[in-house]
Order: sequence, then structure tokens, then C-alpha cells
Amino acid sequence: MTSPALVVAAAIVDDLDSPRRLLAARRSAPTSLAGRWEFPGGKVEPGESPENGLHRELREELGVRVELGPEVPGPDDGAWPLSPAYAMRLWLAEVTHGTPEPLIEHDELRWLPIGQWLSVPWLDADVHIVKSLMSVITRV
Ligand SMILES: Nc1nc2c([nH]c(=O)n2[C@H]2C[C@H](O)[C@@H](COP(=O)(O)OP(=O)(O)OP(=O)(O)O)O2)c(=O)[nH]1
Repeated sequence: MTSPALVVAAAIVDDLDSPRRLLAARRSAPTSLAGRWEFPGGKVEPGESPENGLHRELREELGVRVELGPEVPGPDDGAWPLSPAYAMRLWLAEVTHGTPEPLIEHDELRWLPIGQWLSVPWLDADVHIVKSLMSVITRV
């Protein structure tokens, strides 16, 4: 059995020291996922480190550079299972250059205020990750 491919993503917050707002991105493709919200990111390419892959994805998808904060570890060796095909590593992050825009793969971005982080229809696998993130955030 092949292991799941690695997806890397960012929980972009307004302030790593005192997070209040979380950036959610609405997928525009593929059709099966369109309209659902996710953490921006994507698949790591061969030969690329997870962190470098994440910086590349955020440049391509949102047009921003970020500072990575602590990783939000999942239950499978630090990764969050998404499906049989994918597992995701997630980092907190803060934008250092640029203003996020939905350049590719997304048709809307939204800064969710604290207390409303579950107010959009996240991808199924992301719902409990957002809940875990909410509990982690109080300890950041
Ligand atoms: N980026 C991202 N993908 C997620 C999340 N939750 C979740 O189930 N996924 C799934 C959706 C996709 O099936 C897979 C990641 O693929 P992707 O489409 O974002 O990757 P990519 O940007 O490299 O896409 P591509 O160029 O290969 O089309 O993981 C999430 O929060 N962020």
C-alpha cells in the first residue's frame, strides 16, 4: 500500500503572537470541492522540503510571503489524515509581504474573526482540524 501524498497548508492568522482572525480560502476547483473552504496550501513536489513547498504554494495561490509559526501537529506522525490519498501538515503563519488574493484555485478569501472560525463550510476533513486549532490557539 502506498502512503498518502503530503499536502502542506497554512493557518494564516492576523498576528502570530495574538491570533484573532484566521484566513480561509474557498476552492473553485475541482467541481467536487468547489465552494468548500480550506487552509491555503497544496502538494509538496518531489525534492522539495515541506516548508519550501508551503512557501511556494502561498506565493502561487495568494501572492504573499509569510513567516511560519509553530506547526499544528496532527495525530499521524504530526500529519492530519485527509483521505486515503492525502495527509496534511499544517503551520500557523503570518503574512509578511503582500495582501492575500485568490489568484488560483480559490474564488474567495475571508478573514474569519475569532468565534466565527467554523462559520464557513470547510472541507470535511478540515472541520475537526479547525476545532483543534481553536483549542491550540488559546495556548499560543
Ligand atoms: N490545500 C488544502 N488541501 C486540502 C485541505 N483539506 C483537504 O481535504 N485538502 C485536500 C484537497 C485536495 O484533494 C488535496 C490537496 O490538493 P490541492 O489541490 O490543494 O493541491 P495542489 O495545490 O498541489 O493542486 P494541483 O496543482 O495538484 O491541482 O487535499 C486543506 O485544508 N488545504
